[in-house]
Amino acid sequence: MSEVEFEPQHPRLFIPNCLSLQECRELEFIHKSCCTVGYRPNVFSTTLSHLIATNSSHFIIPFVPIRERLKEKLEEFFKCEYELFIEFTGLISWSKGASIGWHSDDNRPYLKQRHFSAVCYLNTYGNDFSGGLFHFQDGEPASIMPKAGDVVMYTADEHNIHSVDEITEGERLTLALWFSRDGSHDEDIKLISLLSQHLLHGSMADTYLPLPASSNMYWFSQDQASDYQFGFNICWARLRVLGYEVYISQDSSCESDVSELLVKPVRLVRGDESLDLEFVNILHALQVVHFYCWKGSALQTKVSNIDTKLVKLTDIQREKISGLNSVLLNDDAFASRVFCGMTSNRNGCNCFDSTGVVAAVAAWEEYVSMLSKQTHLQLPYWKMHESIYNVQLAE
Ligand SMILES: O=C(O)CCC(=O)C(=O)O
Ligand SMILES: [Fe+2]
Repeated sequence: MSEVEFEPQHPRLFIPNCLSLQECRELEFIHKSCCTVGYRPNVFSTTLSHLIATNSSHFIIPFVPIRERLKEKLEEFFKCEYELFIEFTGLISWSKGASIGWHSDDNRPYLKQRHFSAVCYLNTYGNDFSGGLFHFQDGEPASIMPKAGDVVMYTADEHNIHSVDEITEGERLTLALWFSRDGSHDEDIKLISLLSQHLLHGSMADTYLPLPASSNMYWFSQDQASDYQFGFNICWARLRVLGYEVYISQDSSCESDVSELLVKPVRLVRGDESLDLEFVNILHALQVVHFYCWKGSALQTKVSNIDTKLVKLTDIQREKISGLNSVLLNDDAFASRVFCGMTSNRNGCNCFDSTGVVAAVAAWEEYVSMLSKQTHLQLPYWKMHESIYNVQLAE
């Protein structure tokens, strides 16, 4: 589909390939390793304030040029006389069962400040998920088949009533932004203030290790009640669907408080082997594993002199993991239904590529420390201009 011309009755714009596939993959990595429960059943989200709260502020950097590009396109196409403000930025994934009926995006009294919407598709219909087609009630285009990199922008009012079909398989991922003409709803001002508080203490070196939020933010149950009996821990489940488990060596048992378990050091386990390397907590392990999934074979070039062992699990360790599994995952099939990709894409390999994962630990560290450095360098300019923008710094 190509760009759609401006129609006064239905002010909207479709932009094919607005984001590069590399940008889509990077945001997918961030979402899958940082997301929390969303605002509706089977929906998960990663907001910028959640990133800040979990010591992962540096992941805001990849969003910056994309937000700028979208805002520019929007202001130009809709001929905005005054600058717009970004009211909300978030990565949103929908799992099997999620859908939304006809609505406009400003359809609540507390959403009236939303004047424009932008939805960026980060993965592709038929490849990564099925169901999930987008429809406008009137006008053209009548439907959109999500494809990684494509973007749709529209006014958030009754001229653009839309819906999304139920997801029937896989996970549908988008970057959603809302824009406002009203500066008092500027997300940047709030984010800069949070960033300033969070980055004030601590040296650059220890600011990039993730710190989990309170445990109920990672607890998913279908009816959204934080019911520890009928749900699962998102971090635990995300690792599990990729074929990994974690072992917590410090005195941990099924009776321990879940919040406490989340901040304990962990070891990665695959099958009956564990990697002889400690991660600071489950979020750290999850980020590295997803980094490994993102970079894949590109990591192989860096692994010549790595010497980290795989160790056979003892029966006692296996038992302990089973105990934690029964508490944190509960129902394996439920977690798989929510997080597994399309059946056709599933990779059956169960070997532990320890060399690749160890290479990912180092490459992840290099990547996040580079982002962290960028954040520290740019923040003073963001504060000065009360705006998050791509500061062009001399080398
Ligand atoms: O993800 C989409 O295609 C649109 C989502 C939507 O309509 C909304 O979140 O309000
Ligand atoms: Fe919507």
